[in-house]
Amino acid sequence: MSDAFLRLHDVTLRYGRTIAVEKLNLAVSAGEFVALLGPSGCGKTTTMRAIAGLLKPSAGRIVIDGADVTRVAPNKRDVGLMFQSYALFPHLTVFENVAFGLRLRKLPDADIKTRAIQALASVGLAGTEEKLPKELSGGQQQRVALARAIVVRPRLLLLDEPLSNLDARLRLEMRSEITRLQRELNLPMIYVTHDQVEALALADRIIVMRAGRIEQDGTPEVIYAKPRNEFVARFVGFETILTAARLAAHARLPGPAYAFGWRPRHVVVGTGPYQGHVRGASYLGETVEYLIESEFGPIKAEVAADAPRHGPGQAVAFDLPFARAAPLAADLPA
Ligand SMILES: Nc1ncnc2c1ncn2[C@@H]1O[C@H](COP(=O)(O)OP(=O)(O)OP(=O)(O)O)[C@@H](O)[C@H]1O
Repeated sequence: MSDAFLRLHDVTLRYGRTIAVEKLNLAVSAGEFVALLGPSGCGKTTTMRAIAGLLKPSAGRIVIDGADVTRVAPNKRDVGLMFQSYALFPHLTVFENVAFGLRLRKLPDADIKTRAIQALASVGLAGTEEKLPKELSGGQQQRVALARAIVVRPRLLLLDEPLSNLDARLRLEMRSEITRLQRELNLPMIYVTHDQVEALALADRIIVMRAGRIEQDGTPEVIYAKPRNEFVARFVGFETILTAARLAAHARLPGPAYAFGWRPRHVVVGTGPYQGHVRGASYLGETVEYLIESEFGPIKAEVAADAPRHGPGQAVAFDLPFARAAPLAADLPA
C-alpha cells in the first residue's frame, strides 16, 4: 500500500492528558471509500479532526498524496468536511452556503456561480439557490452540506456521521446519493459511523475502532462474516459468544479458537443437543426472535416465522452449529 493517497503513521492524539487515539496507522487509496466504525468515544471524530488539520497530533505523521501535512493548516490541505455538527449558516441562502468556501478562496464571482450551481445540481438541488436552509427538509439540508463540502474540489472527503439526524427513509436516499457521488467524483472518502449497516452498505473497506485503536480492517464481507475477535463480532451482530473452554465440555470443537460466535439466525431452534426454556418470543413478520434461557446463559435465536412456534416457558431443544460459527480471537484489553 505504498501508493496510498492518505497515510497516518503512528498517530497519537490527545486532549490534555487524555489519549484519545494511540499510534494509529491507516492508509486510504485513491478513490477508496473507507468507513470508520466503532462505539461512541472510540476516537473516530478525533481521527477525522486530525486528518482535517483541526487537531495536531502529539506524535506521528499524516501524509496526503506524498506530502507530509502534519503541520499544514486545515485550509491548505484540500480536505472536504461534512461533519454532523457543522450546521448550515441559517441566515445565508443555499447558494451562499455552498459558495462560502469559494469566497474564502477569493475565486472570481463568475467561477463561484458556475461551481456552486453545479455542486447543487450534482446533489439534486438545482433551483433551490435562493432558499434559506429552514425552507428545506432535513435531507435537503444535508445535501446542501454535501454540496458545500464537494464544491471546493477537495482531494479527500471526510464525512462524520452525516446522516445521523435523518429519518430512516431519508437516510436510505442519502446513502445512495453518497455512493453515487463517490463513484462520480472518484474521491477517496472516509465515513464515520457507529451504524454497522451504514458501513456495510457504503464502504469498500471497514475499519473497526475501539478505545483509540484499530480492532480490524477489512472488506465489508470479511468484517461481517469473519470478525476477528469478540469485540468486533458483538459489534456486527454476533449475539451468542461462548469461549472454547466453556464449549469443550459439551461439544467437539472444530479447531483452535479462543471463542465461537453465532448470529441469532445461525442458532437452530426445535432440535439439537442442548436444552433450554423460551423466555421470550417476538414475532417480527418474516421471522420470530426467541430468547432462550440455557446452561450457556441467554441465547438469542431468530428463525423463520413459518417454522413450528414455541411459547414462553416451553422447554425447547436448540443447536449452535459449528458450521455457521465464527471462530474468534480473544479481545485485547481496552
Ligand atoms: N474536546 C475534548 N476534550 C477532552 N476529551 C475529549 C474531547 N473530545 C473527545 N474527547 C475524548 O476522546 C475520546 C475519543 O472521542 P471521539 O469524539 O473521537 O469519539 P467518537 O468515536 O467520535 O465518538 P462519538 O461516536 O460519540 O462521536 C473519548 O474518550 C472522548 O471522551
